[in-house]
Amino acid sequence: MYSFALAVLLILTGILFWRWSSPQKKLPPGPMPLPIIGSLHLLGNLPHRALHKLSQKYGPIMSIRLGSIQFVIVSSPEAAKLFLGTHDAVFASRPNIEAAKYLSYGSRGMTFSEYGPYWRSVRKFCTLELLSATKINGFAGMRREEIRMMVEEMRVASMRRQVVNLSETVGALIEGMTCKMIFGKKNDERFVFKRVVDESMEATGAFNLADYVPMLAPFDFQGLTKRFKTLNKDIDEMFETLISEHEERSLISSQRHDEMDFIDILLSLKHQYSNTHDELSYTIDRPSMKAILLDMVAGSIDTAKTSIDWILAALIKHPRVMKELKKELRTVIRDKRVVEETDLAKLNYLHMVVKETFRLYPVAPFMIPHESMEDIVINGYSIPKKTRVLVNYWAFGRDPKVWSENWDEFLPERFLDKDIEFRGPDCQLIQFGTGRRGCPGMNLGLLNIGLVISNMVHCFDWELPNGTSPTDLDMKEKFGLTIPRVEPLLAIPTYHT
Ligand code: HEM
Repeated sequence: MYSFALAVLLILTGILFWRWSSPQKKLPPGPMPLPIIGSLHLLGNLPHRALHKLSQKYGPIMSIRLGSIQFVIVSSPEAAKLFLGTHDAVFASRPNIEAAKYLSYGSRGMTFSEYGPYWRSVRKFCTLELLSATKINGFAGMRREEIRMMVEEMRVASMRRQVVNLSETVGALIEGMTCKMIFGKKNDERFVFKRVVDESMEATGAFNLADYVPMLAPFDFQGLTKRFKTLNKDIDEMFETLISEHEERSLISSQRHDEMDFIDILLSLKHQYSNTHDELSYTIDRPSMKAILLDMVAGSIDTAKTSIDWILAALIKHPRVMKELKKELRTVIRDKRVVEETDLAKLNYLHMVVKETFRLYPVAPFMIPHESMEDIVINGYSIPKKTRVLVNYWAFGRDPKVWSENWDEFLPERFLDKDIEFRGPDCQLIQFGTGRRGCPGMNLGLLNIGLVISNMVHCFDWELPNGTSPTDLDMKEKFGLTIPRVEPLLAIPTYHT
């Protein structure tokens, strides 16, 4: 008995001595945390702004403890280059967050799964089979038809001098195009698709205490776990019905590859991969399939509709830029009624408008959190394994060292003759992330955005209701997974005859 107690005492003394004598690890600078809550009290309602302000005091690589979790906040392109470029392999994992546990079938989608063979095979599968250029081009006819119907709806509104809720119209258009691509149909009145998707995005973006103080998770003080479980049930029922219908249909008739929606592809490849690729066989079981479908829905809708809303608002607020874009469209499109996908590559000014909007009004303020997989020293700072990394992309566009003193002006011409691309090596414009976890849907996202904006601008003039001056258009944002404008965008269209 005595010898056991002595052994325990010796071990404890050894641990204490080792901890005391080991050199202090130097974390990046940051605010002093309070007990239990860490620095949560500093975040406020708009954490991207609060963290930007703190980074101006502590630097672009800042350490902050939120609850009991150690974070590093990356706030400049130069710092991002280190984390998402040079040391990307170390930071390519994701933390295990509560929302993913419940909504993403235990992190079985691509977005929230930890770095490793499973994530690699899901990612490879999605980029090759769902999001390849050939597959995306296969839906061009569907997109043309959806755009044509939207233009017709706006033309009728124009004849009636009707005020259009552009945020809603664009939201419905993007939802429609996404549902057709993924499920093969839209407006299925059996499902409350919009409610379920909106609520899932909102619940995932909500501040969840359990993610910061994990020991509080079982108490579910905010009722979020209960909400996640209900939402998961609704989503699961909806996906089950859709998948079963696709399975039944595939038994009756075989489909041409170019007519397949994402569920068809997942089903057809499920068998193919199970038979031929051992590594992939486990990736496309039923729960993984549903998690991948949810990734595609969540990745496509909110991002595109929020981007388009900001771009249209920025154009209406800056009539000079709107005029320049119209001029380009007239020159390139001439007397064609509708802008086609094949025209987009010729619209240089449009590309600069999109870039400038993403710089000043990012759709997503942060990348999805990354997590380090091992201890690492960066710029002399020790960053322990399992540190969460938040890249505050919102701060990048506000760095005068990168964009000069006029960073707060909306000026698409700043990209003229500059080699600044999305995912460029200097990380100035990483609205889609970069490196291993960069967005696999970037080309599809940019295509949808370009198509909607070019047609909205080419076919109509837009005027704010009640004589509101463009300069008075409110550009305040609200915080979530994406940061949409607070107010919906209302405007009156005038059709170009
Ligand atoms: C305007 C449109 C879009 C924007 C701004 C956007 C932005 C982003 C960002 C910032 C990330 C995180 C990068 C990181 O953590 O380093 C991301 C990841 C992701 N996006 Fe997108 N995205 C868009 C469109 C899409 C589309 C259309 C899809 C799919 C159909 C998609 C699917 C995904 C997925 C699955 C991931 C997770 C990748 C991984 O963890 O490996 N996104 N996106």
